Amino acid sequence: MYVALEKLLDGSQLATIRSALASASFSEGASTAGWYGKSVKKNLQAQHDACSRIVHEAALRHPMFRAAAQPNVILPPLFSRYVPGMEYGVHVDDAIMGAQGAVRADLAMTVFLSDPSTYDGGELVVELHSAPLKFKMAAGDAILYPATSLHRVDQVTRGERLVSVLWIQSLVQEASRREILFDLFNLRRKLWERTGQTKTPESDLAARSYVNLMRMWAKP
Ligand SMILES: O=C(O)CCC(=O)C(=O)O
Ligand SMILES: [Fe+2]
Repeated sequence: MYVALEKLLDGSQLATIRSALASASFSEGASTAGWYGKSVKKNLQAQHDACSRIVHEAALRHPMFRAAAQPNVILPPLFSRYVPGMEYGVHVDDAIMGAQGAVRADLAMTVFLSDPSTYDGGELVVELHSAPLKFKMAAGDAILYPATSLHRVDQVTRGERLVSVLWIQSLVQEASRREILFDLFNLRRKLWERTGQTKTPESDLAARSYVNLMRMWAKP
């Protein structure tokens, strides 16, 4: 499931992050990659606690993020910069991450921080068996995607691509189950939008199915 999250960050959060990162120290992304990623990772990466907190809190406040990811653990968001010539070749993200190596990466998220008109190239490309999926979104928007996929970042040929990347361990490990829960969440929302009532016999039944499937499938 690929879920686009519009306006995860607002204009003032973007401005704060961009100005803080302008003076942050970035190092070679390859230095944090394992042997597998090293050969294809050609970008710059930074950790920045204050900016990380802004992204983390914004994600948790976004109802679609919560419903689609069912987050259990969110790893501290990192920041990547790509200038002309930089790219990240095809790879799959590690299964287990985190300082203590105790977090299972079920989902990955890219939060776009640069206005797409300011750089060329730099699409996040997910390799599918059919046609590849390409994402280059407005600044502040994010794409949530399965960490299980083979994906890459196309070479940047002009300007600067700044993104925040983060990984999530979900309460619901299995993607197909997360998708059913996400559908039920959206069904409940649409029922509510249609009727303007939070409680109807239909919404009670939808709520019961959602909550009881969570009870069955969630592993806190
Ligand atoms: O920059 C992106 O959109 C994704 C980068 C990526 O695949 C990674 O950091 O593992
Ligand atoms: Fe990746």
